[in-house]
Amino acid sequence: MKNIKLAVIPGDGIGKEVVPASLKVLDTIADIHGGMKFEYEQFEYGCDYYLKHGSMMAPDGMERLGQSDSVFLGAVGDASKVPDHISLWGLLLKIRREFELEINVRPAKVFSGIRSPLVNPKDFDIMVVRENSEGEYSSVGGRMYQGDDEIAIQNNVFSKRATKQAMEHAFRLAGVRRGHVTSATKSNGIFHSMPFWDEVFKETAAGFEGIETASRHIDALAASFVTHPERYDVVVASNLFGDILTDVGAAIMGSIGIAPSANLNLNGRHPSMFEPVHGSAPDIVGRGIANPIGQIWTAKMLLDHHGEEEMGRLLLETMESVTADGFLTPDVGGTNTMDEVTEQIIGRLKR
Ligand SMILES: NC(=O)c1ccc[n+]([C@@H]2O[C@H](COP(=O)([O-])OP(=O)(O)OC[C@H]3O[C@@H](n4cnc5c(N)ncnc54)[C@H](O)[C@@H]3O)[C@@H](O)[C@H]2O)c1
Ligand SMILES: O=C(O)C[C@@H](O)C(=O)O
Ligand SMILES: [K+]
Ligand SMILES: [Mn+2]
Repeated sequence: MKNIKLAVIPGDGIGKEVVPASLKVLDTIADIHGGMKFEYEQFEYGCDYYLKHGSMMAPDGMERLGQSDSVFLGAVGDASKVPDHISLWGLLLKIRREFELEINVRPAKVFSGIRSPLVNPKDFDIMVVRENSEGEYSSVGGRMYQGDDEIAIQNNVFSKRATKQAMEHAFRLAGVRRGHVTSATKSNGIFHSMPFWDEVFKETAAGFEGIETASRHIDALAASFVTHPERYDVVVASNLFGDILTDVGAAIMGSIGIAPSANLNLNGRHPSMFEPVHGSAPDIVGRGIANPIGQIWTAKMLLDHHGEEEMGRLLLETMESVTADGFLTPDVGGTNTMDEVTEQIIGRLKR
């Protein structure tokens, strides 16, 4: 029996709704497989934990999460309780940093039965590789002076190692997809880091024969995701550019509620982490209408990561058959609840 130990962090808001729903789906997958079992350890880390304990996770939190095979996370953040930069840096970004989850892979594709807001979405299928450890998300900087004289300095950090690593990952992915990598740059306006980014991209490309490349400024690229998403195969982007681009990717799919992501550890020293692109959605929390597809598609990426591609494929196909038959939550124009969509997925998996 293959046993996969998952550290489960529902987190805040709708994370506490879509994560339990997804665990039921994972259990169904395990039953169908017959030779695989998921073992869950639940962690109540999040903003409520912060209000009680003064920190987003326990002092031994990282050590305990580190004993799992993968982390399965919902969403972090409730600004009514804890400022967003405190909650994110205390949990989500802390895990990304300390577990060296330096790559964040986020697909965006036409999803059966979910209407894209684009008039003509063609058949786009994009994989964004987001550098996940540095770039614009750096803790280097500070604030000084007060009142009208106050200044804030935020330094971007781009290392050749992490930049190249993200790009190499993108090229490897393109090699098993449609053979094209687009680099998201902004070397017209960002004077130091983006010309550096372009140089590393050229250097990396030289090591991958047969892969076509393009370089686009992030502003034009974001617009082009809306006008011509079918042009892109793999896109590699810095931390912030990748963050924004993947919300655009989610939007053109039809909802941020369906976009998944995999935060990958490449050196084998720590577990990887799987979480949807969306946040805690405080505006719809508690109403039972959160779209579970983002979290369940995230579970598909987790299955792939653990070598269960066949189960992963089955799960994605099943999700798409459910949405194609019109079982949709309100964010994608339907009237179904989260439970109804989840039950459809589980019921069809069992068949
Ligand atoms: N990775 C993460 O954990 C993560 C990601 C983004 C935002 N956040 C945090 O979440 C909080 C809210 O952030 P935000 O409002 O900018 O982004 P959000 O993704 O939570 O919500 C944006 C919009 O999308 C909708 N939405 C999101 N997920 C949905 C789903 N599954 N089904 C249906 N609709 C869904 C919301 O209702 C909202 O209208 C903040 O505290 C923020 O810091 C966390
Ligand atoms: O990385 C972030 O800024 C948090 C969230 O917006 C995300 O996309 O995971
Ligand atoms: K999330
Ligand atoms: Mn984001």
